[in-house]
Amino acid sequence: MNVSIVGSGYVGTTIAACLADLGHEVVNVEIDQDIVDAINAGDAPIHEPGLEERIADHAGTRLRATTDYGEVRDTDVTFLCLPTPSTEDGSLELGPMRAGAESLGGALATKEDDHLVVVKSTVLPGTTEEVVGPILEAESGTQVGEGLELAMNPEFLRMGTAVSDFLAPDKVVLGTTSDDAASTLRALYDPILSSEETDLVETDLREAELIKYANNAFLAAKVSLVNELGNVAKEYGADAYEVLEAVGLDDRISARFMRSGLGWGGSCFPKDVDALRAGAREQGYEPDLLDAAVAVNDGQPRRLVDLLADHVDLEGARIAVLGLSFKPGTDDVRKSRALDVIRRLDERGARPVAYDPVAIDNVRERYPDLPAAYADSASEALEEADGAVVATDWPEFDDCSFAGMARRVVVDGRRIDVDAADLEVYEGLTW
Ligand SMILES: NC(=O)C1=CN([C@@H]2O[C@H](COP(=O)(O)OP(=O)(O)OC[C@H]3O[C@@H](n4cnc5c(N)ncnc54)[C@H](O)[C@@H]3O)[C@@H](O)[C@H]2O)C=CC1
Ligand SMILES: O=C(O)[C@H]1O[C@H](OP(=O)(O)OP(=O)(O)OC[C@H]2O[C@@H](n3ccc(=O)[nH]c3=O)[C@H](O)[C@@H]2O)[C@H](O)[C@@H](O)[C@@H]1O
Repeated sequence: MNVSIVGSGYVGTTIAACLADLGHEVVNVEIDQDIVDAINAGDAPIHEPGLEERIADHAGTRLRATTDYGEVRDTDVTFLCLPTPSTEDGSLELGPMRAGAESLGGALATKEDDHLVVVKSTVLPGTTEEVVGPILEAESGTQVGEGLELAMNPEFLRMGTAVSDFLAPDKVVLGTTSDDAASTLRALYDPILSSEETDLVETDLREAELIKYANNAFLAAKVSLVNELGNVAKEYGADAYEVLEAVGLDDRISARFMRSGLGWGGSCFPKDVDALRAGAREQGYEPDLLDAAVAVNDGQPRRLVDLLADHVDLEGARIAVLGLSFKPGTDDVRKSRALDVIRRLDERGARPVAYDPVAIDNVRERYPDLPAAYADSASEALEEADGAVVATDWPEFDDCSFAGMARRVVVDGRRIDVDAADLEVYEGLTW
């Protein structure tokens, strides 16, 4: 099938390379010339395991990129993989979606054959039908159902495992309003759907849109519940990891997403939970449980710093912060809990010295005013430190030597595998 993908960030680039791998002809339409050049040169514009090889294999044959929206006319289906960030108050910002839909609609105005537009971005219920559809109709001069079809197909991939998550998902959700759109998407995904491990969910647009938010809200709230239980466990002097490992044996609950600690960050959970809360309020519903999930999450960095302050006088103290990315395996630092820990340490007079194997450049670029110094290695950050906190569970921290610290006090927000025998103090946030 001939496929165009508008927006070539984490999602757009990953699915373009994977769909090319499945045998489709794919073109990425992207406004950033550097990304276009990278893909056409066979290079991955983002770091994801398995992506580089796939782009190198298919660039110039089944995969190419362009800034020219006109190229969508040579394709049968277009996926919109545009950003859906939050506004200041947490609600959904649809500017990039509107702009992309306008350009796409304009390009489709001179296409003679039918076209299917699929919203892949995470958008609140009603957006595909009430925002994207009318813009496409106005710009293309074609009505939905009369040569223009609309679908919504949310994406559940995770950063760091994006390629394998896309190619072997638990489920594919197809929100459609016509049999034609549904059968086109089933054919496109056929190699993925033929796996017994992957369920197919066929539904309407609104349900597809909400399934994505419900999925992320459930996972974020699960981690917040795990963190609250972890905080209670700590107060009782119990080990939350032992407790929750047992709880996870109940298959109604599941053992996954049971790691308590510093909480959730990243470009997705915070923005999607905020958009759903804002959307619910707009509909007249108070999302108390989601509010509480955010409050628990926001409290964890403070608890970590309080715990450290029980053992170290923070005023003037050099504190090593191990990890800056929002989770291991990525250089993404958006809404990383580590940033909050650093700001709180600074507010309490400490001197944070941070180390991360891949994310320091990103922090410097995005948060130039973050009150931290940076080290080139964990041992450099730990040298002469009066205390250390673990903010990201990078595997290399398991082998850290704390010998060079002025005081060997470590507070762990992620339960890494530390040899605590040589430490003066080792405290887990929830154990
Ligand atoms: N990053 C992730 O792990 C996941 C993200 N999502 C959702 O997918 C959507 C896209 O997310 P990401 O790929 O992470 O965003 P991103 O920010 O990495 O990529 C978006 C791309 O769109 C391009 N762009 C912006 N306006 C454009 C326009 N008018 N025309 C063409 N290109 C344009 C940008 O230059 C950028 O390269 C969001 O709704 C997000 O919530 C869903 C599942 C996973
Ligand atoms: O909508 C999205 O963009 C994506 O958001 C998340 O993926 P991602 O943000 O890449 O990362 P996760 O692995 O889900 O981790 C999110 C945060 O939760 C934290 N977490 C996760 C699991 C856990 O047990 N404990 C915990 O604190 C992680 O440290 C991290 O900060 C979802 O897992 C994906 O399914 C979804 O597609």
